[in-house]
Amino acid sequence: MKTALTIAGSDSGGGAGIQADLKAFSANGVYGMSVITAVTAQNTVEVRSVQDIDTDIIRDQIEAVFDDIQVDAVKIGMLSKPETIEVVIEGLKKYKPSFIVLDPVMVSKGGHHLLQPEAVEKLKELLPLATVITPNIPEAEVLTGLTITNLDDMKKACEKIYELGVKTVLLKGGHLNSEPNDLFYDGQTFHLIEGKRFYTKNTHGTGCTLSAAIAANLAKGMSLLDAVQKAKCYISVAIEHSLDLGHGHGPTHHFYQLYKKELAFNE
Ligand SMILES: Nc1ncnc2c1ncn2[C@@H]1O[C@H](COP(=O)(O)OP(=O)(O)O)[C@@H](O)[C@H]1O
Ligand SMILES: Cc1ncc(COP(=O)(O)OP(=O)(O)O)c(N)n1
Repeated sequence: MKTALTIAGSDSGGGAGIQADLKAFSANGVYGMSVITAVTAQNTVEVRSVQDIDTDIIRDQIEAVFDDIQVDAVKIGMLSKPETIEVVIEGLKKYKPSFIVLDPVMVSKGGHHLLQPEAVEKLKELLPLATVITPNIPEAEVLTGLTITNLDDMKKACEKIYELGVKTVLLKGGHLNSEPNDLFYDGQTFHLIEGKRFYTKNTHGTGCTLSAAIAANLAKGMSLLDAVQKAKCYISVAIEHSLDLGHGHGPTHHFYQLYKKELAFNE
C-alpha cells in the first residue's frame, strides 16, 4: 500500500490539521502517518490555545517514521514557529521524500495565528524543497506583498511565488467572491482548475483536505496536474456534503463512497 505522511498541527475538533489530513489520506486510498508540530485546542468556532511541540520530539517523530517506513509523499501544514520549520527542513533534507506538498498555513478562519508572523521569512526557506505550494489568497498576499482580487492578480502572485524557488504553485481562489477557481503554475503554463461554489458555512479544513488529497494522489503515482485536478474534485465533493457539526464552521465530509459515486474515478 502507498503511504503519505502529514507534518502538521492537531485540531481537537477534528476538522482541520492532522485529523483532516489522515481522513483525507484514508478516503483517497493511502496509509496515513503523522508528525505533530503543535496541539491546538480548537473547535468549529475558534482556536482557544496552542501548545507547540518540543523540537526534539518533532525531530524524533520524523526520524521514527522515515527510519522504518517507506514514505511515498509528504504533506506539510501548520508549522507555528521558526525553530519548527528548521527541524522540518533538516528532516526533509536528510530523507529526501519524492513529493512534498506545502500548505503554508498562517491564520485560522477565526483569526488565530497558526504561524508566527516573524516565521514567514523562515517558511520561505522551505519553498525550494516543495513539489507544490498551495497558498490561499491571504497567504499568497503575505508571501508576495501583492493585493489579489481577480485572476490577473492571481497570475502575478503565482509568478512571484514561483520566483521564491518553489517548483510549482497552486493558488487557491476560495477566498475571492467569484467561483472558487484555483490557479496552477509550473513556471511556464497556467492551468485554471475550475470549481463551483457551494453556499455553506461548513468549510473548516478545506485547505488541509485539498493539500492532503494532492499528497495522497502523488503517493499513488499520479502526475502532479492529475493529482491536483483529482484532489480538486475530492474537496468539491467534501464541501458539497460538508457536515453541520458544532456552532461555527463545520468540517468537510471525507466519505470515499460519495467521491467514488460522483466522479469518474479510475484507480
Ligand atoms: N464554498 C466553496 N465551494 C466550493 N469550493 C470551495 C469553497 N470554498 C473553498 N473552496 C475550494 O476549497 C479549496 C480550499 O480553498 P480555501 O478555502 O481557499 O483554502 P484555505 O482553507 O486554505 O483557506 C480550494 O480548492 C477552493 O477553491
Ligand atoms: C491545526 C490546524 N491546522 C491548520 C488549520 C487551518 O486549516 P484550513 O484548512 O486553512 O481551515 P480553516 O482554519 O480556514 O478552517 C487549522 N485551523 N488548524
